[in-house]
Amino acid sequence: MQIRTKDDYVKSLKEQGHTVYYNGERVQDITTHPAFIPHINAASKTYEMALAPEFEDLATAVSHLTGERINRFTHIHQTVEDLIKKVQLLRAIAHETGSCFQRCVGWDALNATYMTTYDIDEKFGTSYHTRFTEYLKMIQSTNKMVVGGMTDTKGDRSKPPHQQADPDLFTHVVERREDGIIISGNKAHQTGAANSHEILIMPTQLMREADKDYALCCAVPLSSPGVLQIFGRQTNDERKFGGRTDAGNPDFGLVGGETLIVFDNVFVPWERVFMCGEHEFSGLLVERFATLHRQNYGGCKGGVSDIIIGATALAAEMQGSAGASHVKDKLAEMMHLTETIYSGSISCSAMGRKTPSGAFYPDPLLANCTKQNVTRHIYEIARLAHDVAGGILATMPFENDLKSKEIGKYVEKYLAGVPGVSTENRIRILRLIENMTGGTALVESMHGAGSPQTQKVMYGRLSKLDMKKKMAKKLAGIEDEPSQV
Ligand SMILES: Cc1cc2nc3c(=O)[nH]c(=O)nc-3n(C[C@H](O)[C@H](O)[C@H](O)COP(=O)(O)OP(=O)(O)OC[C@H]3O[C@@H](n4cnc5c(N)ncnc54)[C@H](O)[C@@H]3O)c2cc1C
Repeated sequence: MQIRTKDDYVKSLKEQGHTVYYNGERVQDITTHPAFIPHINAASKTYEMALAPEFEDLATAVSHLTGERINRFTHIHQTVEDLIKKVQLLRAIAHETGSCFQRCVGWDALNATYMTTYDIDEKFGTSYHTRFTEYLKMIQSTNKMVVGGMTDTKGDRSKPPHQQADPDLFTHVVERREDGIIISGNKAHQTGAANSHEILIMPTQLMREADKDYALCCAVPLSSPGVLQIFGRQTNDERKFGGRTDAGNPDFGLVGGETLIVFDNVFVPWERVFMCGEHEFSGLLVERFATLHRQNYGGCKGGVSDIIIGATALAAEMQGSAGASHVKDKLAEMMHLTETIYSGSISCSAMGRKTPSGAFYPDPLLANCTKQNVTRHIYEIARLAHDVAGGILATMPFENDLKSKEIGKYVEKYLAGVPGVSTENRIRILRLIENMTGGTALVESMHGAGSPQTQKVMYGRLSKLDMKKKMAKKLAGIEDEPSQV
């Protein structure tokens, strides 16, 4: 069955019966549980916008495999224009949700695996690419939501997988059988996983010969026996169970509703295995996934920042500070930072190139630079929003205080801003800012798609330091003297 509408999507989640725990208890139906509804709503936008005529060009594409029109979140980029549309689409959906809509991670995993299975087959004569293409056709025709499963919990970070005290701290092959493999381990911080259908597992880092059981790429239905998920605690999770004001962004929540996924001796048939021991390609798969994912961040975070800017401007208007020149300047700075990250995403897309598989790939140096900027600029945007909004962001009373028969009148009276603006509306805007600039939301900008240091490592590899030294020597009139370093 093809998932087209939000109703189709919700029904598919109800029916699949996967194992998800929230706050120590198994959730029977995530589609009716308040902790999950905002994340389901946000992911639903990726289905709904594909059906909206005004978004058809951005939210859908023509499959290069079947010629059918498909949801763009299942498409393999065929041109530079596709790469640019990806970024534009992410910003457009972020305008609707103000939070993570989760589907880009799986999309990046599909593209990275497509490119890399082609290269593995070229070198080793394997048939991973043919297998993967069949899997991709199934995903494109059913429009299922795929989790991009890269990050393992990793235990002791100073040790490779085979030296860990517990072998399951990284996901690995436990047994090879005639009909498939058995895997165990985990994937951490998995965006949208509770409300997805499939996970595409990739190695978390470059693997060496001794870790070849960890050089694993395969697809697993999340309802498979042995797969369970534990939902992560968020900064405002209890507010999802109350009224609408305290939650800040009640319909769409914040970040992607991440889970820890446990694989306890899970069977994967060979047709769903796309790398199994070819450790020479693990680094390339990680690098490609990371580049494709880092490409996104000026798109989605650009869109989310647009809302933070709008909310900050409204907060200033509601409390009478909007005319102050420093407030105007701070808003202009927030706009500058937002367009800076967006232009990074557009530029790495515009400089994209075709890989041997035929799929297009963004410029890796520029994509890394974009994500590095996001780790800084989103914090600065949040800092400026906090500055303009005031200390009330941290000390506002509960929604129930405003509604209280005894004390509501005091909250109404003392939290009032300029005449003509309701106190409740002022609180709502302030709560939206708090929600979008607080703990969980900020950490995603720092670590999602890789911690800042991983981008710096890529600069060392991609930014041609030798060429820069040569240019400097030439201008300084230094003859070809052997380098001292
Ligand atoms: C909201 C959110 C959503 C996410 N979604 C997904 C997802 O959908 N799919 C997915 O696969 N991943 C996802 N991630 C994971 C993300 O990619 C990781 O958080 C990131 O790669 C960092 O890994 P880590 O969290 O294990 O931190 P760590 O790797 O522990 O990093 C913490 C610090 O330790 C440093 N460090 C780590 N190892 C070493 C070492 N060996 N030597 C020196 N320094 C070291 C790092 O540079 C960093 O400064 C998500 C993360 C977040 C926060």
